[in-house]
Amino acid sequence: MAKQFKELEDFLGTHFIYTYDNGWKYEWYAKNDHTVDYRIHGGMVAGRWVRDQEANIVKLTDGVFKITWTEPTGTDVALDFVPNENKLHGMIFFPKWVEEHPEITVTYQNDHIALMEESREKYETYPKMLVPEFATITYMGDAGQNNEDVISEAPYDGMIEDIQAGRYYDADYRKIKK
Ligand SMILES: C=Cc1ccc(O)cc1
Repeated sequence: MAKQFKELEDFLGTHFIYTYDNGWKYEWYAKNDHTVDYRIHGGMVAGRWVRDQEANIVKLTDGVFKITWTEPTGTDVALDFVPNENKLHGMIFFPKWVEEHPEITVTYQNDHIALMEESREKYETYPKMLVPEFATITYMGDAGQNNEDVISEAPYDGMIEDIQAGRYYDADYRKIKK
């Protein structure tokens, strides 16, 4: 039987892959009670990946978790996970500049924080581009908290398939070296 989520402790340390109804594909990891990592495989900013993003993470009710954060780009995100039903709702609030220059954000953001902060001042913020979408969770992995191997390299074509087929992490959820 699939894992049942109830408390925040059940949720923290979980690694998810999901597809939004608009086709955008994301990979996201609840690293600990105030930190998230993610990788974007499809959509407007496919190729972007981020580690150690500070976030607010709460349990709303049994098995329902809300995560919110604001990024160095000025993008705000609110995710509501219902993992027992393999679904979530995401709301992304992109500043106008990310919609106009997505390529600036398609990188390993941690190495380019100053560029993100400069860009959010240099370009327009408004009107924001709002993306409210449900998503279907296609993969859940019990990675444990603070596992630096979960999101540790750029997304590549076939990565989702490697993860889902069990070719990417070993039994201890460490990345299998290629
Ligand atoms: C902009 C980041 C972001 C990360 C995960 C997600 O599901 C939506 C947006």
